[in-house]
Amino acid sequence: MSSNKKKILALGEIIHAHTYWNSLNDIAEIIIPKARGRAEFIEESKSGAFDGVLCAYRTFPSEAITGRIDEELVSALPKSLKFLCHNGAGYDQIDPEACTRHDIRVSNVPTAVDDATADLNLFLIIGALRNLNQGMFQLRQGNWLKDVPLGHDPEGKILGILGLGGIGRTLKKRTDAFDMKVIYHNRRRLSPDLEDGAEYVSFDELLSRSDVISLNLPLNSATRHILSTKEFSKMKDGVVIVNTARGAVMDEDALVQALASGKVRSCGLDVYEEEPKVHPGLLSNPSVMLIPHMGTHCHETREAMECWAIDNLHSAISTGKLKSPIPEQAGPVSKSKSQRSRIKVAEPERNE
Ligand SMILES: O=CC(=O)O
Repeated sequence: MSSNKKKILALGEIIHAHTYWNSLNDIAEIIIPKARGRAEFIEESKSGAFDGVLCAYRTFPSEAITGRIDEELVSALPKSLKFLCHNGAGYDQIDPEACTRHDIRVSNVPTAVDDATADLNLFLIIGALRNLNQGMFQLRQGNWLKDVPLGHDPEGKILGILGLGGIGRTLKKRTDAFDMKVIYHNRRRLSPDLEDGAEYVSFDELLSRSDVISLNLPLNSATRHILSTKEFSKMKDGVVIVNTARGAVMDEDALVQALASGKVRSCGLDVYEEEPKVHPGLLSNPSVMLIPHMGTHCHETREAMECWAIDNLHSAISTGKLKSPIPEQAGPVSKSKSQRSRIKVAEPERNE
């Protein structure tokens, strides 16, 4: 007997929010692909195995099966697919323009990631300023404080936040407790209530005035390598850089050189250009605090993220609209290729 239930393609697992996920069974049939790699996935889709799916849920690790959600992949998916609900704030594994061309609406998970990521961001700022990596490393080698230089206090330092979105603003609240002076740059200035006392500056001014630069902007074609050799040369000598956004917003080779020259004194990184590979020049540098992409690596946050993505599935099925469409598709969406020129700094994550 044929069912009237909608179909959801599950690209990746639910790990925490099982009860909420199971609530989808009342309204939808869940299809789980058998493929273990991209070629198999495309073949499976072309065989008709996913025909009729209205929505897809996806996780970061599902990239190991599907690869990037790009024109080739989207073209192989059934035309019935109208909604792609990504579980994560950053959606650089998805080509929004390809999805728009194929009339697929994409959602991400803003807000739910803000606290956990800002907490880790703050830890990296303090760790990089205070040379905690050297101290911890030497202690485990049995060398109490050997070659551990004195650090610097955060109090009174200028923190430049590149991308004052949800995570950036949450970070600002935390650093206010450390009496840091916050300046920021976004493509457009925020309203005073969102600025919350942060000073809006140009991109170049942020580079030249900051003692600590925090990268909190999404990765896209406009922000890839937004910090490279030229930008490092405009910074203060001994600047500290922290990145919890995406590795590729910074040119890692240029960063390694800037660390070697002392232009960058230390840095705190949660993200890398070619995860899980880490640049050898970073691995070998004791001034660098390295974390393996743990911004949202917490039970509560991961569950909240899954629930948010499931909210998007529910909303798509019951109302035909997503709760948190990605900014590129938030307004009326034109299917023609975007003509937007390359801009200095893209919009940070939304913070609705
Ligand atoms: O990196 C984590 C996310 O984008 O949610």
